[in-house]
Amino acid sequence: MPPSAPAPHRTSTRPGLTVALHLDGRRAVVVGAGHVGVRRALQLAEVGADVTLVSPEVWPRSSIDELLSQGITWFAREYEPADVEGATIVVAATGRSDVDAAVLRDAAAAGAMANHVADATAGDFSLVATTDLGHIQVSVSTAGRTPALTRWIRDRLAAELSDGYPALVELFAEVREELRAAGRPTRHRGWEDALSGGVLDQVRAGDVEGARVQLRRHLELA
Ligand SMILES: C[C@@]1(CC(=O)O)c2cc3[nH]c(cc4nc(cc5[nH]c(cc(n2)[C@H]1CCC(=O)O)[C@@](C)(CC(=O)O)[C@@H]5CCC(=O)O)C(CC(=O)O)=C4CCC(=O)O)c(CCC(=O)O)c3CC(=O)O
Ligand SMILES: NC(=O)C1=CN([C@@H]2O[C@H](COP(=O)(O)OP(=O)(O)OC[C@H]3O[C@@H](n4cnc5c(N)ncnc54)[C@H](O)[C@@H]3O)[C@@H](O)[C@H]2O)C=CC1
Repeated sequence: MPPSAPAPHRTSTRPGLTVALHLDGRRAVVVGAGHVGVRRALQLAEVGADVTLVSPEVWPRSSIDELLSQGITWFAREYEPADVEGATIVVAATGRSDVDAAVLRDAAAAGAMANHVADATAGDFSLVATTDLGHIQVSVSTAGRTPALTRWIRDRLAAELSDGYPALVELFAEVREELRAAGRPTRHRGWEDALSGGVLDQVRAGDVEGARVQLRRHLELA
């Protein structure tokens, strides 16, 4: 292959391992600031990463204020290989295959994990659709095959789970602490028995105390 046509970084069609990355204070570099690059920069800033955006233009222009207010640094110029130095996470979002391939190659050389927003089979990770319902985080992926369906499935699951499950997480977590404080193992069939026995319906009906009584009984705490 001639040097002017950089080789693709890698090709993987495996679904990949879904994780929750803790990026507080980590350097993240997003290259390209169209609506996808802007979204990635904001997603990374939201989880506490130290985000630098490299792009001659930002689109839409109206997002500049939000980017700056989130502490994101914008370099209004074209990408240079040194931009990825010291990065933990790199995002290639220029829509220009030659530039995106160079960004991925440089990220690999710098030991950073890279995301290619236009190709789920390139780079080290892809984004999943997520929703945060209190302490329940739901992540959906179709491994890049149909983002529109990914988003729709996420919205349906979120609507279903928003009814009762956040309160159930709080209740179960509290009772789990009670088991621990009593020096008891937390592995117990009572969790499933309580769920089959209707604790979700009780919480949905507003009877959290009734659900607590039932759960504690199934776990032999009462
Ligand atoms: C590989 C990946 C990128 C990555 O890994 O970074 C990727 C790639 C591409 N997306 C495209 C299009 C669309 N993407 C969305 C939306 C989202 N896309 C997201 C993830 C991913 N998209 C990764 C795989 C995820 C998976 O497994 O499905 C979500 C879930 C998360 C996020 O990006 O934040 C976010 C929902 C955000 C939310 O609601 O929370 C919509 C719908 C909409 O915007 O309403 C459309 C139009 C409808 C359609 O195409 O289905 C195109 C074609 C572009 C073109 O042709 O111009 C490509 C490239 C290609 O396929 O070639
Ligand atoms: N992941 C997803 O959800 C989606 C991904 N896509 C894909 O994402 C890519 C980007 O889409 P958009 O944001 O709509 O593109 P866009 O064309 O609006 O934005 C690209 C940005 O990259 C910048 N850029 C161009 N050359 C550059 C260089 N050498 N150095 C630094 N920055 C440079 C441009 O100034 C522009 O701001 C496309 O390949 C598209 O197929 C599109 C829609 C959704």
